[in-house]
Amino acid sequence: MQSPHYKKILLTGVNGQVGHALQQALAKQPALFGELVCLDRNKLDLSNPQAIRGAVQAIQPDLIINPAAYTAVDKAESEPDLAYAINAIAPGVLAEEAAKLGAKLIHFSTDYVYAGNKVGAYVENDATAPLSVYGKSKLAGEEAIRSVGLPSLIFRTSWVYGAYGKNFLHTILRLAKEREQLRIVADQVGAPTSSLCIAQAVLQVLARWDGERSGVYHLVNAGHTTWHGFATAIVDAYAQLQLTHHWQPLKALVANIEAITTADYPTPAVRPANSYLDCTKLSADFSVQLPDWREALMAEFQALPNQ
Ligand SMILES: NC(=O)C1=CN([C@@H]2O[C@H](COP(=O)(O)OP(=O)(O)OC[C@H]3O[C@@H](n4cnc5c(N)ncnc54)[C@H](OP(=O)(O)O)[C@@H]3O)[C@@H](O)[C@H]2O)C=CC1
Ligand SMILES: Cc1cn([C@H]2C[C@H](O)[C@@H](COP(=O)(O)OP(=O)(O)O[C@H]3O[C@@H](C)C(=O)[C@@H](O)[C@H]3O)O2)c(=O)[nH]c1=O
Ligand SMILES: [Mg+2]
Repeated sequence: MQSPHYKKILLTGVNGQVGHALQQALAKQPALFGELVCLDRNKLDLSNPQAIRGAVQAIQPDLIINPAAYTAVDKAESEPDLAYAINAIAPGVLAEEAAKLGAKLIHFSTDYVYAGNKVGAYVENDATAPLSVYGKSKLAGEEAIRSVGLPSLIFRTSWVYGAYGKNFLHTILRLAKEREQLRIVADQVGAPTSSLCIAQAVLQVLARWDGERSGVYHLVNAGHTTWHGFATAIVDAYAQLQLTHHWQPLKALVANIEAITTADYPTPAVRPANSYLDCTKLSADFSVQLPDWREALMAEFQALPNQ
């Protein structure tokens, strides 16, 4: 039998969208990825650096995958210390402890590290200029990992959703069941990215990564839209599947999803107007390509529980 690429993987954030999808995907391939140690918030509080050091030293992984994060974008504006502890300090501590063991690190970051005023898609070496506490804390996490200098990959993804977890897909379905009219911003552009697609792509990269290449990679579903376009596609997909699946009908019709501007929908955190990410580097270095976001949305719909 082929020996596994990694003997022991430490995976954080397993109750989150990406952590859950990675746990499921890794568990299906023990011959390739070896032993998997999953930590949730109860087993390891990432706001406690000493606890992180203790856990890594006790587990002795040869790969750490860290999808755990503080992801409440608006709340982060009033909880910057907690957002920084989890998004900036913890990744640095994980990187230091991994480096001591000669282990590698996989980490996740966000499109919200960009200011969003570029015309066209962002590439990895475009200037970062986050507009929110969340975006700033995630950028600080990237920088903390870079300064340790271990073999590491940082995947910047965007607009993550899926059948599992708390996300825009579930928010829109809930609102569309409650109300006839939705109002959704149509002047913020990005790529909705399925957590199942992220997990699949990360596993493909892991099987091909020898640790020589380190750095930032964009990793998002192909194509782009606005939040309004995404909400419309969600309601449209639901309407298509509703009859055959015997799901409860929605109150909101596609025609009743109003396109509004960011100014019409004030929020504590400022979000980028354009954060559509170009994934050419991922495809060139690892031959990994994610499907179009509309195709991915249909696959996540197939995984939805009864509605
Ligand atoms: N969600 C999105 O739209 C996007 C996410 N990303 C990035 O992708 C990665 C994965 O995000 P995603 O899976 O969607 O995030 P989720 O919010 O779904 O999951 C985050 C996980 O982190 C855990 N966590 C939070 N605080 C702590 C803590 N103090 N100690 C231990 N665990 C903690 C949460 O635990 P609990 O379940 O207990 O709350 C949760 O399970 C993150 O790095 C995120 O920044 C990038 C772009 C878009
Ligand atoms: C619910 C709702 C949202 N919106 C807008 C607000 C916002 O601009 C946009 C999306 O709202 P959300 O709060 O779900 O999105 P937000 O929490 O900003 O999502 C972000 O999360 C972090 C973790 C990331 O890293 C980003 O890539 C991105 O996915 O839709 C409406 O216009 N109408 C509505 O009814
Ligand atoms: Mg949110």
